[in-house]
Amino acid sequence: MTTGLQISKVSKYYGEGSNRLTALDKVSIKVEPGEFVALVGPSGSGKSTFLSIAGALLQASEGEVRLNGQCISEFSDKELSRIRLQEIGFMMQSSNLVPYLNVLDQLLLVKKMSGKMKAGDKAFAVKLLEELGLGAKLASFPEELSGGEKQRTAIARALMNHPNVILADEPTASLDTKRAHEVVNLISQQVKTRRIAAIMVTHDERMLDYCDRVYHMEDGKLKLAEPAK
Ligand SMILES: Nc1ncnc2c1ncn2[C@@H]1O[C@H](COP(=O)(O)OP(=O)(O)OP(=O)(O)O)[C@@H](O)[C@H]1O
Repeated sequence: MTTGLQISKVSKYYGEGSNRLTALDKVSIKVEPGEFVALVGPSGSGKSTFLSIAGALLQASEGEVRLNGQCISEFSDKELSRIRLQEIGFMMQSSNLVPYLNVLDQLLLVKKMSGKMKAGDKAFAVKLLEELGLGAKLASFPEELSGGEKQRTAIARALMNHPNVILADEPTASLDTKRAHEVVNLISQQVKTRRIAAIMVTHDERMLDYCDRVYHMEDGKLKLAEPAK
């Protein structure tokens, strides 16, 4: 069985006829469990469209997306929402925490949304938060956290459902250099220990050292970037 994330010849068109815009042009990529891949490219090159398709938020116009062996390209909306909840961890530019929930409850909410809570869920959430250096912040609310702590809470939340895939859209955008390194280092460690396939969109060149491969997106085409000499 194919595991991780496999995208084959995916194209995405917006609009129709003479207004048709090719946002993605036959994009192929394979990310194995435990691999951390970076995606860079200019504004408007198709990065967000790509992440949305990889994350089952948007359907491709052509091509195939396989996630942990399942071909999700032809799934119904209901099946796609199950895949999003059970298989994928999202991390966004801002941490998108719920303002009125404390740190621990941010993680438990994920479980509540995907069905019912099971024995052990709370202990797992506490363990994750402790691993990410937030053991003393379980009862804190987002407004009481620093930018780095908010992003680390978002990482823990993305790991709560044991995802097979992590998709991170500029997770360091709101952080200073030191915090940015901490956060990406943590994502990288988690990807390796938990054997998750991860893709991170970033504008930040300094974060590329943490990644196994760097891809460049331009005009909807994806290319493997040359390794730095
Ligand atoms: N819903 C949409 N309808 C029509 N065109 C769209 C839509 N979403 C994106 N586009 C167009 O598709 C192209 C790719 O956009 P996309 O947002 O994927 O780029 P990006 O690389 O993520 O850009 P940025 O770095 O600025 O976020 C752009 O030309 C954009 O204008």
